[in-house]
Parts: sequence; C-alpha cells; structure tokens
Amino acid sequence: MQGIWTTERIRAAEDRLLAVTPDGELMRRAAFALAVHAAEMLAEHTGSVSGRRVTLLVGSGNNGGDALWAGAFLRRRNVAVSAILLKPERAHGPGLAALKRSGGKVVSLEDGPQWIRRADLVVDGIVGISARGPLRPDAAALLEHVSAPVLAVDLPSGVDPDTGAVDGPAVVADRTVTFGALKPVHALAPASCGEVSLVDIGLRLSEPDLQRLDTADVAAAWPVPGPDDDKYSQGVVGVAAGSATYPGAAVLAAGAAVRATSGLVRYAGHAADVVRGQWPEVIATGSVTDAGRVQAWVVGPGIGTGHEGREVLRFVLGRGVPVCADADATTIIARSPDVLDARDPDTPLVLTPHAGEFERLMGSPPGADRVAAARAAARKYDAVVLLKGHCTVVAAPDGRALVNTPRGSWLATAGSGDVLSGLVGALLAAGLDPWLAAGAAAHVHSLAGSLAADGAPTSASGILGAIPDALRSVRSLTS
Ligand SMILES: NC(=O)C1=CN([C@@H]2O[C@H](COP(=O)(O)OP(=O)(O)OC[C@H]3O[C@@H](n4cnc5c(N)ncnc54)[C@H](O)[C@@H]3O)[C@@H](O)[C@H]2O)[C@@H](O)CC1
Ligand SMILES: Nc1ncnc2c1ncn2[C@@H]1O[C@H](COP(=O)(O)OP(=O)(O)O)[C@@H](O)[C@H]1O
Ligand SMILES: [K+]
Repeated sequence: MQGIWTTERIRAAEDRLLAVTPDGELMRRAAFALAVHAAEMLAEHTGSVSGRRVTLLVGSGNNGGDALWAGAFLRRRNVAVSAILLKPERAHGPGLAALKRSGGKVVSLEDGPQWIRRADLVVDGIVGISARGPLRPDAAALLEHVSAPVLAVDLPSGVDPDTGAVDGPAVVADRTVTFGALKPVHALAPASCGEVSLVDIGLRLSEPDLQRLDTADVAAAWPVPGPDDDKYSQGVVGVAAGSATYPGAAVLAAGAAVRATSGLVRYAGHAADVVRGQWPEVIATGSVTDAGRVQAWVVGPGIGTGHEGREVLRFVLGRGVPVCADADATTIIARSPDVLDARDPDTPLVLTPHAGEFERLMGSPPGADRVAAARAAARKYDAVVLLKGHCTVVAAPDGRALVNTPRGSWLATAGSGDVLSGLVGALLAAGLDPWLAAGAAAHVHSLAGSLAADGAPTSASGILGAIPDALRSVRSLTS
C-alpha cells in the first residue's frame, strides 16, 4: 500500500523534523533532488543540460525557496536560470541570495512573459502545501505564456493540496517532485501532476489518511486456485442484472465475473437466454428466487427502478451474503431506503455510485472533497462506498479510504461500470474484505481499460476482454 497524508499531518511531521535538523538542511535536500529532476527533463526534452534555459516561477513561501535553491544547483551545470518573483519583498531570502551568488538572473514580473516563452523548462515554485484557493491573477497571467515542459515543486500550484480539486487557473505539470510523503493531490489530480516522483527527506509519519493499492497488493489479494480448490471454493457469484429489453448490462457484469476468478457464476433475470448464449459457463435462470446458493450477489445494472427491481434487491439483501449494489440498485436504495431493512447488518454491502447516483443517495453531489464525501456515505449506509469518477475513491464505514488513480480516461464509456460491478462481485464471493475487493476491482478495471484502449477508444466489451491481460500483468510481479 502506498500511504498518502493530508497537508496538516505533513506539516506537523516537518515541524518535528525541522526541530532536530540543521537550519536549511531539509530545503537543500528537497532542492537538490529537484535540480536533478530538472536536469533530467532538460536532457529528455532538448538533448542537453549545459546552456539550456530554465525559468523559475517563485511565490512567497518555502515552495519558492525550493525553486530558488534548485536554480542555484542548476547553475553549477551551466544552466541559464532566470527567476520571476511574484512577491519580491517576500521571496525566500537565503534561496534568493544563493541564486544570485550562483549567477542566476532575477527578472521583473513585467519582463516575465518573454523569459517564460524562451525557457526550455519552467519550474513552478509558486505555492506548495500552504496553498489556499486557485492561483492569484498575477500568477495565472504568467501561466498563459508557458509552452515549455513544466516541473512542479511539491505540487502543481492552484490545485487544492488536500482534495486535488481545481477551481480556477492552475498549473498543469509534466512532472511533480514531492518531498517526504505523497499528499492527496498526487493521487486525486493525476492530470495536473503529470509523473510524480517522491523524494525522501527523512520525514517520519504514522498511519496514513488515505491509501493507494500498488500492483503487489492487488496481486496478493486476487484469488488464485490452489491444488485443493474447486469451482465452489473459489466463490459462487450471483448476478441479478439486465432485462429482456436491455440484456447488455447482464452480459457485461456476468462476463466480468467469469473472467475475474475461476469460481462459478450464476445469473438470474430476464436476460438469461442472452447471457447463456454469450457465456455458456454461466448457470442462468429467470428469477433470483430459483438461482441457487451463492456467496455474493451483484445486483442492479439494468434491472430498472420499479417494483420488480425493488423486490429483486430486497431478496438478495436478505440472503445473508455480501452484496454489490450498483446502478439501478443505488437509485432504488436512495428512493426507498426501507429496502435496506432486509439486510442483515453484519453482511457486507458495497455501493458503487457515480456522481449522479451519489447525489441521489446523499442529497448533494460529492463536491470538491471526494474522499470526505465517500467516507460520509460509507458511514451513512454502513457500507463500503466506491465513488466512481476519473479517480475512484473507496471508503469503508470504519474510515479507511483508498483511491485508484487511472492511466487516462478511456474507462469513461457506456457499460464500463457493469464490468466493474462483476469484478467486485467475484471478489466478494471469493471472500475478500469488501473494501479491498472494491479497491482491487477498481485497480484491475482501470488497468484493463488502458490495455484495451492502448491509445484509441475502447468499449465495455473491450475492457471485459482485457481483464485476463490486466490480471496477467498484475500477477507477473509475483510469479
Ligand atoms: N517545511 C519544510 O521543512 C519543508 C518545506 N518544503 C517546501 O515548503 C513548502 C511549504 O512552504 P510554506 O509553508 O512556506 O508555504 P507555500 O510556499 O506553500 O505558500 C506560501 C504562501 O503562498 C501564498 N499563497 C497561498 N495560496 C496561494 C495561491 N492560491 N496563489 C498564490 N499564492 C498563494 C500564501 O501567502 C502562502 O503563505 C512545501 O510545499 C515544500 O515545497 C520543502 O523545502 C521541504 C522542507
Ligand atoms: N473521466 C474518467 N476517467 C477515468 N475513468 C472514468 C472516467 N469517467 C468514468 N470513469 C470510470 O468509468 C466507469 C463508468 O461507470 P458508470 O458511470 O457506472 O457507467 P455505465 O453505467 O455506462 O457502466 C467507472 O468505473 C468510472 O470510475
Ligand atoms: K508548486
């Protein structure tokens, strides 16, 4: 697991470390690493370092100090460094002195645009973890002249460090070099951060506020049959999805469950013939009441929100097995919360709303702080809540939260959510902790999406087809 900490926790840890570290030492550690990355980017983009031009955008705090010190280090490699000070009177004193000593040039705000336009690399040291709100107009105006690659110091300025929300002008970086620990922005705003590199400056932190599964976690969690396994021991998942008019959701959710594990998949609903035709290995019946025993249910995609859908949901909630309630099932729960009375409170429930379904469940949209929103919904429904979107947030009622950072946005295609619910259901049936099941499913879903797309639009069927490749890729680390 990768740990992610809020800026409040990071600041407290920095204060503890600063108290036992010689003056300026932490900033020099940070700035040296920054200079190494800057040189690497120059070499990548221009083929050389010496003689290239770097322009620093320098704000009034330590973030600007990092940039100024990094500029001084770059001067040692004969880089032409210019610094635009947004608040000259409040620029970091020792950093500014170091840059000047090294032969770096300080340019006025008025002359800034021409230096930015001529730069081979722009370093964003406008604001770091003390940022509040979007960029101020003077900084925003400078950004309009940037065409060179951008290296963000700690985080892209203008993006909220604790939520990743962008609410106005903000830096879009090609690379972000961060210090001490990952902050929420790095997991929640991948398009603003670019590639993120974490530099160890000696910070010590306890339990993280937010987590991200890495490939090894997913590989370790994903069920793999052993010599003593059979189709039942791998987990039997029931899929209550689709309708005669809309059988697609059933085919996609059942298919994802088939591909996820080597357990058994049962289907119950009006699309039984179509599902059987597509997936002969699925045992399909017309109704949940005669579906047979399962270890988990996926319910909702395409079942409609009327009386019949409500009864199907009530039935599966009363079986005493984990349930993944997706799509129409979340809408039914929002409109008729009494269906949850059928649930044994000790059996796990996973809700998988997109922003619209979330609003129905909670009465207001997720807002800027999607982690807090998912946590609130998890508490309210005593369920694991998987909040869909570009980044998927998974929160448990006990407060655990993880985020899945996607590679691109190809998952935003019709039916993609049905595939995800099939994956979640298969993992629940295999007995995984529901929070981990949802997180691991989101991870493999987004990996399958990027493998299927490979740079061009894909479809839910394409994502489904790429699940085996995604699992092979995840498992290749461990086998
Ligand atoms: N404290 C430490 O030990 C270390 C801190 N480091 C750096 O220090 C940074 C934090 O520095 P500071 O706490 O001095 O603060 P920042 O540099 O993040 O912000 C400084 C000032 O910027 C202004 N500001 C806030 N929001 C703004 C906005 N939206 N637009 C424009 N200006 C805005 C405010 O006046 C704020 O006080 C980290 O992000 C990191 O880059 C690193 O040098 C590593 C060590
Ligand atoms: N911009 C995006 N970038 C990455 N993933 C996205 C984006 N938009 C949606 N997704 C993902 O695509 C899936 C869409 O699911 P859902 O909204 O239920 O669609 P559908 O009902 O068509 O299946 C979710 O897993 C969601 O997290
Ligand atoms: K910054």
